[in-house]
Formats: sequence, structure tokens, C-alpha cells
Amino acid sequence: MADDNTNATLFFHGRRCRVATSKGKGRGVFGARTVVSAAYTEGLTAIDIATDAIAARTVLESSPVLLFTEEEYSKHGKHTLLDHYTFKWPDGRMALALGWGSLYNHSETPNVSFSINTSSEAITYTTCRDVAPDEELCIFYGHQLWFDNADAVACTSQTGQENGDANISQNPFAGSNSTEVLPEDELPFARTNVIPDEDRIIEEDAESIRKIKVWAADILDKRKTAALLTWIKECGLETNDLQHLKRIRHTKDPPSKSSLLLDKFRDDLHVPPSVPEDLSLALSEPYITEVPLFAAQTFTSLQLKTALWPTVYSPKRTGEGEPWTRGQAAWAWDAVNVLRDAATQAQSDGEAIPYDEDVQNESGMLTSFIAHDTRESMSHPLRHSVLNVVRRVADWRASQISKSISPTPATPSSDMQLASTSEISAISSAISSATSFTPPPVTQRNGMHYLLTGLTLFTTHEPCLMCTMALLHSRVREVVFLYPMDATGGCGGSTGLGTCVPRLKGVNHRFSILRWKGVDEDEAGVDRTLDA
Ligand SMILES: C[S@@+](CC[C@H](N)C(=O)[O-])C[C@H]1O[C@@H](n2cnc3c(N)ncnc32)[C@H](O)[C@@H]1O
Repeated sequence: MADDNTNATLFFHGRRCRVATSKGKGRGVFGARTVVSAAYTEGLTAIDIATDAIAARTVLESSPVLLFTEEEYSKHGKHTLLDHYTFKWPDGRMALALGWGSLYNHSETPNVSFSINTSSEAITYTTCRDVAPDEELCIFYGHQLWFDNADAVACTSQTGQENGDANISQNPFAGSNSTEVLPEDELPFARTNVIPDEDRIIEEDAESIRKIKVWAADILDKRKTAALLTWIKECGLETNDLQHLKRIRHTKDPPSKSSLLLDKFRDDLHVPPSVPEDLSLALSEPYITEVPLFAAQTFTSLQLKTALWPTVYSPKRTGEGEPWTRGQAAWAWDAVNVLRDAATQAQSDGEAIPYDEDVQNESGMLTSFIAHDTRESMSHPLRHSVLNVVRRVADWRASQISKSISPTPATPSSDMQLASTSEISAISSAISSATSFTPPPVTQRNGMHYLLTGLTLFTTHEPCLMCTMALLHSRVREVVFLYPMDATGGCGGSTGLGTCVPRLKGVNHRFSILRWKGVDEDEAGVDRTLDA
């Protein structure tokens, strides 16, 4: 009798498929056949068989894998037939997919995508477009094949009509000219403005420059400059709100002098920072002066501001729209498809889906993490999909570090739980660093596992206020969402004009917000009553 506590439901076979011979490829996987009529005549049974068409984003199966250690594989498996069936698992072991996972043949235009789940040690196969009756179900193995691709010959004999059909839901941005910058109206998303209007003032005349009061002091003993800068750093005076200013101002006009920026003047604290005794003779009495509030965005503004205090030149503000190339748009399109597949999977299987997944690129390198909302299954109000996926990245980074400092394998996260809704978020690396996730150095400061610097978050539902704030703290680069959540979202909603945390005055990080275009508002299974 089955043990109710096993995770057997993580692995399933949809019984939508059958195994049959595929021309030039050996055995392959095809759609199931249905007997539509049977007749008996003169000792023979005549059977009419129709093969089912399969809709895009149908989960075909979730196959458990057998894992071989690197040593075991290089000594034994590599020298057997297994070598035609195994592939590299994210941690370096070699995997053999059970179920029918090892029988999907390769195609340059696959109709099935797969995602790897390291926690449940399974691979899920999902159709990535509509599959016609009798069409073989194929995946993409990668660019380095160890056999002659039977399709290469078959393709030349295909009719134009057949080719056209096979491309129904292909990435519209894929193909040549990946470096071409796309015009704004051809992008697959609309941008939300995250720069407050007041921050858009260019400040090109002396009156328009906004200022803040700071404590500064003149350096009396220049030999102590390095020691003074170390003290500033060590006592926590290097705060974000002064990052747009240089620490030292040199004035050449007689009398030439150097001054040190100490701290922001606070209305509730009218005393300057106290200087340590060994440095007290190196500085004059602190005084209050006015400096620019923001970095300079133009050269004219830079000149005016630097006359007050040396200011950083920063023509672009974080979160402001950057040009997108065709290649980047193709990457985002694929990521959104992976996200939709995962959402469909969660919806069709409810509790049977693990909350996290790691996605690899063709070369087997880790490029994305996927997580679901687990509020219901964990009875925990904070397990929103966005928070889960941030945590997933942090768990993975922590496991990489523990691996590099200890020979014992990292223990799996205690949070490997089941999803209960179709609400999903996925984090994917930005195209500029899409090759793999690099483990951080071992000497990591506490909390840095959570940093998403340079990464893009894709999410079905617009993140709520709490999740948006978490993303801000995590320094995410950009957020792409499919379904606006006008009542509860924190990223500007459907128009971009709703509540938008990164647009608030004074926040210390802004990220880009991209609303995916062409999303069917009534898309099946999307729960719009949840906060996400
Ligand atoms: C993972 S197995 C797939 C199942 C295999 N066809 C069978 O009968 O067991 C991989 C092997 O299938 C064959 N194969 C897969 N895709 C092919 C293709 N596009 N053209 C020719 N052979 C292919 C190759 O022999 C390859 O080593």
C-alpha cells in the first residue's frame, strides 16, 4: 500500500503519449491514439484510429531521474549505451530520465520544452505549442549533436505549408540581427515610469539646484587624509544619501585647501559627528554647508553643482528605460513562455507541483529559478511567489558556498513544499549575464545572498506592496509582470499610474517595471482576487 507521505504525486505520467518508431530516429514519443470505431468482418478486426492533437502548454509528464555521481559515471556509465541518454544535472552529476523522458527525440523546432526540478529530482515535459495529430513530440538537445540529425534531411522534403504550421507560436524576436535596437512600440512590454516628476528637473541654472545641509570640516593635516577616509567608512558615515557626492573637495583659490564631507545635517540632531582623538588635530571645527541634493545629469548642471561641492555625473537614473535589442526581447519572450508553462502546470496539478524549479540553458548552465505561491499549502501568509523565488536564489547561493567550504553535500531547503495556486514568479538572469549564475565569493557578508543585482524578475501577477518593497531591498534590476493587480499591486498597476513603490520620493533604489503586452485579461485560471 502506498505511503501517504511519499512525494509520489510529484511524478506523474499524463497518459497522453505513446511510444512509436520515428523515421531515422529510432523510437520516439507521439500523441496518444484513440480508437474511434471497430468493426469485425470475415475474421478481421478493422480499427479506425485517430491521434489526438495536444494543445500548447499541456504538461505531458513529470519524470523522476536516476542520478549518477561524476566518478561513477566517468568510470562506468560513460562507456555504455547510457551515454546516449544521460545529461548533466545542475550539480555536476549525470541524470537519466525515467518514464518516457529518455525517449523524446531531438528537433531543431521542438514542440516540447522541459524544466529541471532539483528538489524533487524530476524533469517536467510541457508542450510549447499546439501539436498536430500524428506529430512526434520532440525536445531540443542543444547545438552539439553526437548523431546525424534525421530532420536535416526530412526538412528539405517538407512543403512550405508544413513548415509554416510548425512555426505557429515561435518566438517573433528570434533569428538574425539580435543586436538591433527595437523601436519602443515594437517592444513586447510597456514601461511604467518610476522616476518621480520632481527628480526629472534638469537643474541647469543656479536657482534650480536643490540642496541639502551637511557637516564638513577642513583638512589641516593632509598626511592624515587616508586615515580620515577610513574613519568615515568604519563609523558608518558612508550613507546612500551622500553617494552622489565626492568625499573631499579641493579648492585652488587662495587659500588652497581640502575639505572633508562628514555627514548629513539632521534637524533633530544639531551636533556634528565626533572625531576620534588621534584625528582631532587633523580637522578644523566642523561647519554646516549646502551641497547638491542629487547627482548631475548634464555637463552644465555638473559645473554648477561642483562649484558647491564635487558631484558625481550620472546622466541616467536607475530604473529609467534602457534601449532593448531584438536579442533581449527574444530572451524575455522565452522567459515569459517558461513562466506561463509553469503557471499552467501549477493550475492543472494544484498541490502536485513543487514550489521551486531550476531552469538550465542548452549547455546545462543554470539560468533561472521558478517558485510558486505557497500561502495555502504552508499556512503561512508571507509565502508569496515573489518572496519564495527571492529565497530560492538565496538558498541556492548558500548551498554553493557550503559546498565550497565543506565536503558534505548541501542539505536541501526545508521549504521544499507544494504549490496550491497558479500564481507563479520566476527570476531569470538579464541577458547580459544569462550564461549562468555565479556563486558569490565565500567571504560573503550576511544578507548578500538575497541581492538580485543585475537580475530580472518575471511574474504572472504584479507584485503586492510587500513584495515590491522586498524587491527594492534586493536591488533587482527589473520586474516584468503579466497581470496588473490594480487593488493590491505595488508596481503601478495596469496604467502605470497606480501605487508604485519604486517611484516614491527618497527610495534608495529604483528598478525598471515592464508590463507585458497582449495578455488576455480573461486568461483561464488567473485568480485576480489574490494579492500577489
Ligand atoms: C535520448 S535517445 C532518444 C530515444 C531513442 N530514439 C531510442 O530509440 O531509444 C537519443 C538517441 O536518439 C536518436 N535521435 C534523437 N533525435 C534524433 C534526430 N533528430 N535524428 C536522428 N537520431 C535522433 C539518437 O540516436 C540519439 O542518440
